[in-house]
Amino acid sequence: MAADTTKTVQTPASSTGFNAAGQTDWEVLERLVTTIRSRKGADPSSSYVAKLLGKGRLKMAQKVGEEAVEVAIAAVAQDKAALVDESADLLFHLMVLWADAGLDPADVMATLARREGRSGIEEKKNRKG
Ligand SMILES: N=c1c2ncn([C@@H]3O[C@H](COP(=O)(O)OP(=O)(O)OP(=O)(O)O)[C@@H](O)[C@H]3O)c2ncn1[C@@H]1O[C@H](COP(=O)(O)O)[C@@H](O)[C@H]1O
Repeated sequence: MAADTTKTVQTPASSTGFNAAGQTDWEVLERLVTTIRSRKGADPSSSYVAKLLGKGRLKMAQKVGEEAVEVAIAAVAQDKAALVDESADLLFHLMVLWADAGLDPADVMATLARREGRSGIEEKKNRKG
């Protein structure tokens, strides 16, 4: 999706862990996961998620790839507002893909937690092959 670069960022990141609406960022993600799951089998004419799920894994993977490229373009262009928009698109499409694959965001978080404190430099050195 092309970013609306005329928009300003309304809700700057907060060091308190709460967004401007007083919700934790995790609550926003959890609600989105619940909504995405609820769209399985919904009417594709009224739900974008249902439409995307109906198009199949290939289309979902393609959208993730497209949005990732748009994130990279916004980053290189040093366009912070576009970077926020495109990152939201990427996260959203990634979460649709996870839902389709039966993957729980907690699985990804658990992997990140396991990696915590282990330097990527060290990990790479210890790789076989
Ligand atoms: N967060 C989002 C979200 N972010 C982006 N999008 C949609 O993602 C689409 C991506 O646009 P693109 O131009 O890249 O793609 P496209 O041209 O529509 O599709 P293709 O031609 O590429 O197939 C747009 O239609 C956006 O509106 C989203 N659609 C839905 N959500 C969330 O999902 C919930 C459920 O949505 P529905 O299933 O539509 O009810 C919503 O309430 C929101 O919380």
